[in-house]
Amino acid sequence: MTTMIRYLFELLDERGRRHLRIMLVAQAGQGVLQGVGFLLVVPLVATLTTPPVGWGALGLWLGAVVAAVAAHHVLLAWSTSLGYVVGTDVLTSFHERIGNHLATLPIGWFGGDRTGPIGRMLGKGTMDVANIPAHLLRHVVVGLTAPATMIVGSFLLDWRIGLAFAAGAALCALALRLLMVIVRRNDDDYERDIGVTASRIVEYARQQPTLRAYGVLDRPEMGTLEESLVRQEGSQSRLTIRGAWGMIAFFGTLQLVVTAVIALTVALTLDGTIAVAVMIGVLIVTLRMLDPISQLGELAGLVQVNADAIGRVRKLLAVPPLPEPAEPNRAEPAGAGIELRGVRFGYDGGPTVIDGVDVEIPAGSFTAVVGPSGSGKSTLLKLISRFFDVDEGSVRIGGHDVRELGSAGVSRLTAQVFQDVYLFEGTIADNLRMAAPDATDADLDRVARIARLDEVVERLPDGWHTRVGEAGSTLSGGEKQRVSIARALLKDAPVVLFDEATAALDPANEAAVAAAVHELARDRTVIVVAHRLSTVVAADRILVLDRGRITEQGDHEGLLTAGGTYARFWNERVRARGWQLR
Ligand SMILES: Nc1ncnc2c1ncn2[C@@H]1O[C@H](COP(=O)(O)OP(=O)(O)OP(=O)(O)O)[C@@H](O)[C@H]1O
Repeated sequence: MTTMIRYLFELLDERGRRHLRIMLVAQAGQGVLQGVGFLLVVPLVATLTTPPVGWGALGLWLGAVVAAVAAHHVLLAWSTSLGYVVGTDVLTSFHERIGNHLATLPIGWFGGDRTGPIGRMLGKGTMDVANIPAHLLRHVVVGLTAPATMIVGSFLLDWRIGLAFAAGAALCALALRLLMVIVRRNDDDYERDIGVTASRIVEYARQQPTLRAYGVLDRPEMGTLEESLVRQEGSQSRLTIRGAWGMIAFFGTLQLVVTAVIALTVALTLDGTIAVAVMIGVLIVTLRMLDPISQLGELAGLVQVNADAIGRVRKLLAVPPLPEPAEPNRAEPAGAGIELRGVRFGYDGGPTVIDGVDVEIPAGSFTAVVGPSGSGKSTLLKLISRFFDVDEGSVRIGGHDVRELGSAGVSRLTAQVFQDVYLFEGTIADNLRMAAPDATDADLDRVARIARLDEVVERLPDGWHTRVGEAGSTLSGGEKQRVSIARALLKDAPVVLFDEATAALDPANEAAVAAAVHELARDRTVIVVAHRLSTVVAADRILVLDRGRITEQGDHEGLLTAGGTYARFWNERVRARGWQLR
């Protein structure tokens, strides 16, 4: 409980922290007043049941009870409205902090099954956290402070009853702790499974064509969605059943404690140790104390689930960002030459994918990278783009290490056209203007002509204003690539990194790509992961990559004459193309 409050303080901004502090004080005051109000019932009952009734004293106690109840309600109203304010602070602050943090993480972190859990954290997760100050904290703070006040007060009535209350409270606290541990353990599993299911649902929707093509829609053993749904169902029922056992243990303990306190009070009254009036008061206090404690027990599971949500947000915020230089603008790149020195890299500390690459790519040159599938060609481009930091060695652009340039500096210097073209929901024009927000319509038309996007735009009924759908779903692969090329042209960066699509394009798209590469190569440093023979031949220099190492480099003629891997690769491709044409 205290950990949850500490996390809230940690994650809120100064304004939110101030609101939270005031709210906690108001709630604690509310709990104390509730406890005092119940305790005041004891002298009130004693005055009423001890003849002759002292009307002055009765009025005094009655006035004190009414004052305590009224003050309690004022604090209740105040702390409830503050709860909503802090809840809103949490939502704003968390969305901003999570969004800002996500923008600093290495691109590689977003792979795997992360999309589902992130989506859930930003949606339900932050709502759960906002729910803590808005609805739950009040019950928790009052559920602790009201009984605590009554326990302290009961020592004033009789020390034996005070001790019985204190021992009972300790037992109830243990049972509550047990309940929360059970919920936390099972909630972790449930959240993990529900996050994976969310990712699988997105995948299921996106991969409909593949699933249908292979006829596996009705074969649950092939669908990982089915598997994750079953796993989620299992963890959900474990959470519910084990949580229910925890509740039974808690409420059982509470009933036992109450019975023991009542039995003790009656016994003490029967042997004349305490007055009947005190006994009546204690019984009233005991029964009243049940209310806040029961509420605490009922909400404990929910409190734990929401506290787990804060834990997950904290864990996300603790993922180390890609280090950025303190003064990113100090590194002034001299030209657009690229240099890789002793570069080694493996994804997530896994097997080495780039294994000691040393290469210098002069500014304004056109370099083609070729090599077998999985040899690390795309990874090389991603390291130059600083999507990941190298494990060893350095990548330099214009004489500066990309880590000195910082992500923003590298982004200014480079434009990428990668295989997995991502277009945002919006119009074609919006997608291009991402690269240059101030581009005029004439600029758009110019790059569209070069990338042969103009033919696509003319064909579409809404032209530039055609919406491309989520992830560009309404455009064909070739069309998306043309948008991506036009976007790179519009950015007008001195370095262009181009990963040609492995999939065969139709002749129109093939010609568009060739023309665009030719245009991009003018006055720029261009590195192309080349799959087309025409691109390879056009390059000033070819790098042959094999298992993460550059095994050969030179121009087309030189490499053919050398008769190594490249010559073999070339002959095979030419033979394959000849065969295809025939
Ligand atoms: N995000 C990733 N996480 C883990 N491993 C990865 C990741 N991306 C690529 N790899 C692995 O790194 C190796 C090199 O992949 P890369 O995509 O760079 O090869 P490539 O030469 O471009 O292949 P292709 O020509 O088939 O596109 C492969 O073994 C691949 O499985």
